[in-house]
Amino acid sequence: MELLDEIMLLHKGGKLETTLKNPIRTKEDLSKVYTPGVAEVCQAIAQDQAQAYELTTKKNTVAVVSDGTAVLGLGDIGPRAAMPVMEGKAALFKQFANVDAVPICLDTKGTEEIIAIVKALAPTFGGINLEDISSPRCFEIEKRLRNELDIPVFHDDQHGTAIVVLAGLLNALKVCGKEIKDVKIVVNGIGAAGISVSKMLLHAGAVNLIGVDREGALNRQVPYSRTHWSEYARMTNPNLETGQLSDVIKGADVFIGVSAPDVLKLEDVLNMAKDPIVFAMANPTPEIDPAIAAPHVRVMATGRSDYPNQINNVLCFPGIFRGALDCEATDINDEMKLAAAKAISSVIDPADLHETYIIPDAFDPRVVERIRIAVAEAAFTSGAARKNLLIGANS
Ligand SMILES: NC(=O)C1=CN([C@@H]2O[C@H](COP(=O)(O)OP(=O)(O)OC[C@H]3O[C@@H](n4cnc5c(N)ncnc54)[C@H](O)[C@@H]3O)[C@@H](O)[C@H]2O)C=CC1
Ligand SMILES: CC(=O)C(=O)O
Ligand SMILES: [Mg+2]
Repeated sequence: MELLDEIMLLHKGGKLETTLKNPIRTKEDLSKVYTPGVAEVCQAIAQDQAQAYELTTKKNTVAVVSDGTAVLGLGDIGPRAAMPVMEGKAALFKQFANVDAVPICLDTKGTEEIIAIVKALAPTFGGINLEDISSPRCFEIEKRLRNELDIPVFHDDQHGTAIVVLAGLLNALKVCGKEIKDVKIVVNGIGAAGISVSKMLLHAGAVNLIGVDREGALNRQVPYSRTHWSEYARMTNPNLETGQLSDVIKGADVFIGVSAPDVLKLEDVLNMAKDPIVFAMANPTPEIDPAIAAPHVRVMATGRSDYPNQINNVLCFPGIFRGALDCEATDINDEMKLAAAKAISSVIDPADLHETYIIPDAFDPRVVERIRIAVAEAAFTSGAARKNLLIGANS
């Protein structure tokens, strides 16, 4: 009860406020920051739109946009109830990467309406972080906004999660002496996070990867009404395995859960291959209680802050936007995502790799800095940067 009281108190009045870079103390100050002085600045931007990056908060500000439909693992709890998570994301942007972020919760689930609203908001921001928008609408919303806007649009639950999973898995496999091309991977929960995680692991060399959702293993021989599942089934499950999680988990080297609480049983873990790796990432309650699973697995990770090996997109989104904003990127593309994953795993010296240290801590200052540099470089070489961060020149 005491902890609950403390948490409620921390949220009283929200977690954010606006502060000023320069104090406004006198009439003279007022005439500079506001009318008439500000008019000169407006005119400069009206004549050269690129000046918005120099003369407004655009350069350092990201919108965190949600419709409240897939909030953590809590489901469709609506825009008001989603706000504490979005304020939290904004707080983490500031804390870890000095990015200013504005939480925006929309009272609509309409794909077209969300696209139109975000497009209308875009001039204010240097980037858009989409958060906790349920699948499959999140795919269309992100795709359209990426195509139609000239600033980065990044669905954190898809790509932030995938980047951190890849970083953690590469290190966990090293600990176990296994290679990604040889292992059997089961991904449970084929929604926003599960699809993006799977695509990234396939891209990194995974072959025997099987996706499982409520109805069991996804298999290309089954016709799905959800087109994103048909596409997914074509890319995965090369041996056409069938059945529920408890069937396909047999002999698996890796379990990745981005689904729901307590769906992985101890018996399932005991049926996995030697030296199993379990990433139980559903929030706030993982797919299996780490206290139950940890004694029986080689590497145990969750999405939570209160256990070792936190596989959570907080390791990615502050740094990837820091890099993208610093080079005034037009997009966050695949090259930048892969660079971010490699940057995160590189923070851990191979000599320090250990079962309970496969992923750096969110508070490790090297994380954001390494991602920033790697992402800005990848943006420049792939043509997504307006500025070359390393020499400060226009591209
Ligand atoms: N640790 C991390 O960094 C992250 C964790 N997550 C967690 O992953 C979960 C899913 O998030 P999203 O992909 O954004 O949601 P989503 O709503 O897009 O997808 C969830 C998927 O899980 C499936 N599912 C639900 N119950 C299931 C069960 N018992 N067995 C198999 N599949 C089941 C749903 O049918 C759906 O396809 C949430 O718990 C979320 O907190 C998501 C993003 C990041
Ligand atoms: C961590 C996160 O973004 C989620 O659970 O939705
Ligand atoms: Mg999320």
